[in-house]
Amino acid sequence: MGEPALSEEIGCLSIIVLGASGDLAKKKTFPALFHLHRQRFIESHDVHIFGYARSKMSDDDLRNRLRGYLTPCKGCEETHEEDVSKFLPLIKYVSGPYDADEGFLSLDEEISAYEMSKNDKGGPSRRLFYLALPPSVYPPVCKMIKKFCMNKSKGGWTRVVVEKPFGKDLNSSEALSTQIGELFDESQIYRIDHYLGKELVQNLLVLRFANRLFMPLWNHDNISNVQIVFKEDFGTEGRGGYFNEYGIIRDILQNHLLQVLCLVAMEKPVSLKPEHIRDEKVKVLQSVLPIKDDEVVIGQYEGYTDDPTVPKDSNTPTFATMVLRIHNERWEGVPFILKAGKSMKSRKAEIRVQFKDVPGDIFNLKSKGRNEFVIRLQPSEAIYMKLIVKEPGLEMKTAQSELDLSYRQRYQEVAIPEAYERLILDTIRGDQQHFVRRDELKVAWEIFTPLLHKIDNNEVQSLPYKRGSRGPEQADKLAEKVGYVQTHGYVWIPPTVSAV
Ligand SMILES: NC(=O)C1=CN([C@@H]2O[C@H](COP(=O)(O)OP(=O)(O)OC[C@H]3O[C@@H](n4cnc5c(N)ncnc54)[C@H](OP(=O)(O)O)[C@@H]3O)[C@@H](O)[C@H]2O)C=CC1
Ligand SMILES: O=C1O[C@H](COP(=O)(O)O)[C@@H](O)[C@H](O)[C@H]1O
Repeated sequence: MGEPALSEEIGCLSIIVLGASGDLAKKKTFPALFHLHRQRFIESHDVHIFGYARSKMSDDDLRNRLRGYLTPCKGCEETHEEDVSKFLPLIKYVSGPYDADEGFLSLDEEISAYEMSKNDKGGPSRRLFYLALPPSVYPPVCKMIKKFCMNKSKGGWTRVVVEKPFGKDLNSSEALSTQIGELFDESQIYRIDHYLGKELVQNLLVLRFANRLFMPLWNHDNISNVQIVFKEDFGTEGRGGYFNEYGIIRDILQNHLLQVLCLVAMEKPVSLKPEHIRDEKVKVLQSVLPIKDDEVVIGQYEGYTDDPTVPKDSNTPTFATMVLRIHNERWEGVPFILKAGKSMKSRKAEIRVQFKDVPGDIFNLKSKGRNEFVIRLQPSEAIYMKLIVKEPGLEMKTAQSELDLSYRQRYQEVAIPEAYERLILDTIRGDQQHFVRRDELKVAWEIFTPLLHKIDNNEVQSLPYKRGSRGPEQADKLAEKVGYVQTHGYVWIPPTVSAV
């Protein structure tokens, strides 16, 4: 049975991290829980955290393993040791297999014992299962949760958080969704995409729909092209086995960059209700045309196959640029250039909206570059607008400059929350706005599956590129071919942070 949206935050809360011995759990899930606890979004008197995995460990072994990953946030250095010492005792570890009754029976016993200690009068209990596990074990784990570990109290709930990748293509994803969907109602399933928890991704709705300024401009009359870019300046070190099975399109484009595209391109939702927002995302995805073969460039950095877990003849892309075209009234003719790469020259993620040239140009602006609206998701969050101004002085000369909202400067006192922190809090509050709905996931796979199958069958070849480069040069040529105009000679002078 499902549950009403935005259910009440009452009753003792058990957070169960399955795959507690793994990388994601120690780097992201437990640190996010730590920060939520430190800020008292979850409190010692009504929360308990259970780690579950196959590895044999004591409670203290797990706590000691996590300790080094619990880092202080800006301004919390002084109380950090105390914060850690209050958080770690909340964690208990249970060891067991993912596909057999005994482990989940003892997990349920532990959770129930904790609930009894809190709820002797039979109050509601909340159980949040976070699957920090490879998707291959989602079906058996979900079956075990359903069989042994569901909330047994009146008025409480059971929710399940699942990580990407949700499948490898349309069929496998649908099969996975069906298996999980037979066990849990959609309102109990939280498909996490951590890009939806990033501060500036969450800002997109506000920027677009709370500013009159953008409304008349946000369409094909004014916008020439949109780039959504993800780059990392390191390779797949240590994750070659996983990565080689998936590649950059499944790892980054099909989920993170496509979710960003939805928020950039969708129409205004009827309201901020999660279902209204997700309805609009589905609509814009349904308007994406099939990807053309000549609008894709894939690459693989040199040395990728030196990893012993990667086959020497691997065609798996570590880089991809492709053009998505949205066939609707707003976006007809505007290329959305999605680009992602590992082992690149720099690390950044940004959205770059490039405007068309000024009609009837009296300033010879072509040489100066176009207006661009840039939302830099990371690092150093910023929103800036590149525009042409008169260069100060006696001459009537034009120059590129910018309206600059750098978060580091504008919000000096604010610690920007980690994406996982925000999203886990949403799961506790029952807010599915920033989670991927099943129909959304299905269309996302429909867009990429034909191309992915061609790459898997070696019908599209990955081009080699040097580590620490911009990726294959064909990618820049593709962006240029579809209309992106690079600005040359623009130098940004960072504002100095001065006391008023
Ligand atoms: N608030 C702030 O922090 C602000 C910062 N700045 C900074 O000023 C600098 C310049 O800003 P900006 O112009 O926006 O950004 P960039 O200098 O990063 O580059 C502008 C664009 O040019 C592309 N590009 C770079 N080299 C090539 C190439 N060889 N061929 C084709 N395309 C290329 C980039 O694409 P790709 O992403 O693919 O490399 C990007 O889309 C940046 O360092 C920026 O961070 C500017 C304003 C405000
Ligand atoms: O999901 C993933 O994201 C990370 C990048 O996340 P970010 O928040 O640091 O930008 C990426 O390294 C990884 O390959 C991918 O699986």
